[in-house]
Amino acid sequence: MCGVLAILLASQNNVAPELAEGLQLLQHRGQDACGVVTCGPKGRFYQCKGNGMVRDLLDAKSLSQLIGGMGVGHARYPTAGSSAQSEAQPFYVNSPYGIVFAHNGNLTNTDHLRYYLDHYAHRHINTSSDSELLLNLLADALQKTGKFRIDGDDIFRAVREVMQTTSGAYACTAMIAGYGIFGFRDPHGIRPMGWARRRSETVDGGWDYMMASESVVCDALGFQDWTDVKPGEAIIITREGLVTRQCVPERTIAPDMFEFVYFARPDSVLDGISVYRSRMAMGDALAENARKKLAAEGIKVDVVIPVPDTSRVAALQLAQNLGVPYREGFVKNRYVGRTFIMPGQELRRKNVRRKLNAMALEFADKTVLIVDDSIVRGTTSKEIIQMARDAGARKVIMASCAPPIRHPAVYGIDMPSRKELVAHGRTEDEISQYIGADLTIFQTLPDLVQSCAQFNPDIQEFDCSVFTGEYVTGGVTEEYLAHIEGLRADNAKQQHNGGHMQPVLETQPLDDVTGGGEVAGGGDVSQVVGLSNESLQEHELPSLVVGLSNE
Ligand SMILES: O=P(O)(O)OC[C@H]1O[C@H](OP(=O)(O)OP(=O)(O)O)[C@H](O)[C@@H]1O
Ligand SMILES: NC(=O)CC[C@H](N)C(=O)O
Ligand SMILES: [Mg+2]
Repeated sequence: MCGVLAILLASQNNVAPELAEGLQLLQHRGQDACGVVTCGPKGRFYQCKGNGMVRDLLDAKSLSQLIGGMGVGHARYPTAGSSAQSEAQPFYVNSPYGIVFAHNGNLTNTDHLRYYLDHYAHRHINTSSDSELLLNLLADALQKTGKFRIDGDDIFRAVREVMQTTSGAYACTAMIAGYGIFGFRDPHGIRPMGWARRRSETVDGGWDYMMASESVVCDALGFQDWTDVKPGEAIIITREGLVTRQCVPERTIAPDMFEFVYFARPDSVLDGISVYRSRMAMGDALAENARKKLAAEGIKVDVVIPVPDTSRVAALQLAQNLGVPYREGFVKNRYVGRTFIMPGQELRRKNVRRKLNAMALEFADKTVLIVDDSIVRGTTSKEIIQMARDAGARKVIMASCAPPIRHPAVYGIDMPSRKELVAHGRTEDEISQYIGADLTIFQTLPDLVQSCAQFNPDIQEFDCSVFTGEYVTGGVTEEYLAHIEGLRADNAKQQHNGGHMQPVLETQPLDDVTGGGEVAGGGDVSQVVGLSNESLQEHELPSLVVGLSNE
């Protein structure tokens, strides 16, 4: 669940510091790697990327070397390929025109795409990242224009071709040397993205534009008029302004429910739904369920305790509804990041202990109701329930704002293995037993959906595949699930990452200057070649089309 970002300033001032600031605000979406690429005078790209957190990698010295008024940024949580430095984003291809690319999401037909790029497009793919495939498909589609200079129509057509050939989830930002930035979102809108603008401080009447995974970036950097990119829509931003186009017919919008449950920041608004309000509603709905279950079991709760950070909003609401005191019984070490998105079970387990400390005075001799947003592998709940007992709790009741997660995620959350999911093949009582609780109370799926849907009547469907096993894009077969399980289960990843194989071309983390010396994409309107009448048919890949019509 990476974070993507792109900014184009009306002026030629360096945009890198703002990109780094924006990425800090998206850090919760990916802690493994990050990067920024800017485009300076003469269409030259400047990049700084690699493994690590934004504040460590993008320091003042690195930022001072990233020149130019437009750029793309990325914060990575790997869901395909490995955690290798070479898979840090944004990615770059020099041909055609010089393209830089950042992707949030996960593709589900990568084998087909890899085959096509190898056998038909003759493009060398240097990593096992699905995002590198996506970039090369885009580059291939642009290459087919055969033009010296491209224009907006060419980009829209290329994006359309990409949408017709890929399956899965993607929200992407990109940049073409000397031309501008652009972005697009998959036809179901599974991953979030929007754009915003602000008046330029230095160019009279000019606008600065940005695109980002979450609206929180827009608030913090002083941008306004946040607008969600529609499913299947692309937007292009140049110094001439912003244009949008629906590239393929909009499918039913089905944003990923897990964004609201866990991933997104509460102060973001995704597809018109305040994440904060949706989490409050989750707490309200869970309170009703909890009231009934506790009454049925004859349990009187003394205190409600959240698992910091994400569950706080819902837990407070739940406590108020139950009329039970809310107490911060677990203190979080602010220097430890999110544990769920850390690679490897041992690391995750150790970090729960490093991150959370139980205060005995809130647990001793009490019946505690601990609230978390979700129970996925059960790593957090197992540890904190033990901590609560060690701190003297008489009874420990666990409550989850999400229903049991029994199915693998394929659209950008790294939980591809059923075996790793605590709820897979277990009843609610068995889950409770496994995590060591006296009772575990789950949200129902209808209540969860209603907690979000009530805030935007236009969205009635969410991607709830991890709860239901129904995948909105289709094409996610048993065979595919077994395949990704083999590739990405914790033990398999250790093997892939453990070899420390270096790719042929390793990217430089700092001060890496790439790109040509000339303005490649556009800028000079007189160089824009007129639209050709070639039909999309010529670009069609019959064996790869995944179900979108060519209209
Ligand atoms: O059952 P598990 O596999 O442990 O996963 C679920 C837990 O992981 C997440 O916390 P995380 O520490 O990542 O982030 P947070 O600080 O935002 O709550 C989530 O909020 C749950 O607490
Ligand atoms: N979490 C994401 O969005 C990951 C993007 C891409 N699949 C990668 O692994 O780099
Ligand atoms: Mg948590």
